[in-house]
Amino acid sequence: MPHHRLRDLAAKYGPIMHLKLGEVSNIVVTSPEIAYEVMKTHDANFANRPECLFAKLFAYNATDIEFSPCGEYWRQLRKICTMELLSSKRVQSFRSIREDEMSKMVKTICESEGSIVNLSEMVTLTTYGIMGRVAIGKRSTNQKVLISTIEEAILLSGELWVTDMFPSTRMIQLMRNTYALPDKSLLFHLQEMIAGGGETTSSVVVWAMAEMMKKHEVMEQAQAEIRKVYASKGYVDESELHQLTYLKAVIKETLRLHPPVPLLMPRESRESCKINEYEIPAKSKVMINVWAIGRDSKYWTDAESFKPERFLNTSYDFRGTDFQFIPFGSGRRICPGIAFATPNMELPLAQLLYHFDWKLPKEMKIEELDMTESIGMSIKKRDDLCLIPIICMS
Ligand code: HEM
Repeated sequence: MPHHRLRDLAAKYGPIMHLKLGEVSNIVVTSPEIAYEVMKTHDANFANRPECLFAKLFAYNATDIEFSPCGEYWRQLRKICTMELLSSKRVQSFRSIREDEMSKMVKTICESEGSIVNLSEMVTLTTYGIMGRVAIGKRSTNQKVLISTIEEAILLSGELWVTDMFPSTRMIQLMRNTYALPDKSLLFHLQEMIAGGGETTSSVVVWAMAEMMKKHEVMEQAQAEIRKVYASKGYVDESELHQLTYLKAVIKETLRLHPPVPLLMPRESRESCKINEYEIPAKSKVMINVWAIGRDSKYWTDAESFKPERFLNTSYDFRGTDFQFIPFGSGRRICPGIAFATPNMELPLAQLLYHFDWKLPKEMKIEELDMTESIGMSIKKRDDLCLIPIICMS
């Protein structure tokens, strides 16, 4: 887990470190103050993404929005994304798709009442169902194959690629050229939207449920709020989500402890600059350990505990201005999918908590509920969350 080891190193060497991996200088940031310097004060300078072989192979020669360098081409893509594909109006237009997929999920869970349900699989299939219908107009007919392919790619994205650490090696240059792919970037944009949106949001839903299983009083409070808000309607839809203040705090707390992209996506400096009295050379790769910042007791009371109420009377938000809490990044490369992600996290949680009470499988104790993370550029709970649903009659 690079973000765990980097936190240990930061505890010894400080919140800004220089780590040389092969030929490449990496700057590792582990404090909100220095994250602010990188993504606010020097935002333009650090808006590039470093070249990497993964992006060449999986992102059609880095022609996608996530990996493309910060130039005119990226600006165009970003504009299409923020003004067209992921705008609030567009996200709103997908409401019936989300509600439809979620009620199918609730129906399937109802059919398994009293027996063990693989909630991780259920939530992931539903989220990908939404992403598929939004991106290509229908659910993939081979949903499970699609998901396992994306999961394999995400696993690879978290690996240290020797080729990226020794970019000058001739053999590697040759390999890169061999792999230069034709422009299929449109295909990749769709794939990117399905993978980026599917993995991250379903990961948050599963972590939130796992944390609430460990802290039942939190689950009960969230259920009480949802059941009260939807009492007169008798079912959950998106129209009242804005009233679910406590559920929103649960989601924020989950993003603080389990940010799906723990080191953000790497940035690269265009020119040399000074940060915290240190000279940062041009073309340094920068990693920002938001996972460690979110668990730092210097900024959070009782930092390792799951306490959604810490977000109730604060104005802390994840839109990139509070640097203690930046699970979506910040600055010009901030995630453009926040508006899209929000109902995709709120609606399934509201559904799962409104319709069901949840129990651990009989022989399992709370302490045995494993919270180990998977490996990759984006991370999720490694072991599937398997629980028993009990239909709530009230
Ligand atoms: C909980 C959900 C999500 C989280 C935590 C998340 C997190 C992130 C992070 C940390 C970055 C890099 C930001 C930076 O470098 O400062 C990013 C970039 C991006 N995300 Fe998300 N994301 C989520 C959901 C989504 C969704 C639903 C979509 C689209 C449907 C999406 C599309 C993108 C794109 C296109 C980029 C690249 C932006 C660029 O490089 O200009 N994300 N995301």
